[in-house]
Amino acid sequence: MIQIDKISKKYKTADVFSVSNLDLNISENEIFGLLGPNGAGKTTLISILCSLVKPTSGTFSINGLNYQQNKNELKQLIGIVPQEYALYPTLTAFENLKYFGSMYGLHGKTLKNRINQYLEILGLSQFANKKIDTFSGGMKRRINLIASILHEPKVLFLDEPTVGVDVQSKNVIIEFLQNLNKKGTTIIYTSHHLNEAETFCTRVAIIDHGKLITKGKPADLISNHEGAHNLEDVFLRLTGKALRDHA
Ligand SMILES: Nc1ncnc2c1ncn2[C@@H]1O[C@H](COP(=O)(O)OP(=O)(O)OP(=O)(O)O)[C@@H](O)[C@H]1O
Repeated sequence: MIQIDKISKKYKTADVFSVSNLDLNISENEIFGLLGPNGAGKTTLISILCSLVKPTSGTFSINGLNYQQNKNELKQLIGIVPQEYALYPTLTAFENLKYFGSMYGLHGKTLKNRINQYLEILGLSQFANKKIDTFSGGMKRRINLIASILHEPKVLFLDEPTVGVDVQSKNVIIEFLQNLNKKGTTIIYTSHHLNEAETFCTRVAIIDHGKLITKGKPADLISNHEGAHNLEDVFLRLTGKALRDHA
């Protein structure tokens, strides 16, 4: 489904590579977790796969479509839930979603029905006509999520979709994503919530300093590391306990 072939990225202003010679294959219908400490290169890798950032070298394809030769087809195939809210604060939830849906060529009844359907599933119907700047963090995250899937993409990329939300919102988001996956959407997501990733993901990759450290099913990674009780134990063992502060 997704074939990543020796992808590297060095930003113009950076001294080191943010992603380095990374190979990865993700199969159709997986829920794949990209894990790693702050600055590991997760957002950079996702941004490359969404064609928002150009790799310095290497190549990738999604569903057999090469990123250089099939830009427009790829755009329709994927959905992106960015880390930052990409919403207009002074527009209502419905107006925001109408705008994002129209960017993917949706309009009229189809668009209206899809917006209402997803607002309902994510528990936001009664807030459809309220302005986004009155919404809590968890509500904004859910609107952000709807905005990215109105065109019903085959592949959905999410950058920390459950950061800063309460447990209730988190559960609704995870359950929603599991249902999307059951209906055939391949999911690639980044997270620092290792407990969440352990149960949510079919496979994970741990990356650090732009390099792939390991990959596999959470249960296999845990059983392959003697004394590890959970994914966090594996993660700390492979990436160390040192803080990753930089300015
Ligand atoms: N636009 C940019 N210009 C220069 N350097 C960048 C840029 N974006 C990211 N970097 C650097 O690339 C490295 C990887 O950053 P990235 O945001 O991909 O990591 P991450 O794993 O997503 O981190 P976090 O968990 O903190 O979101 C970091 O050292 C970061 O400072």
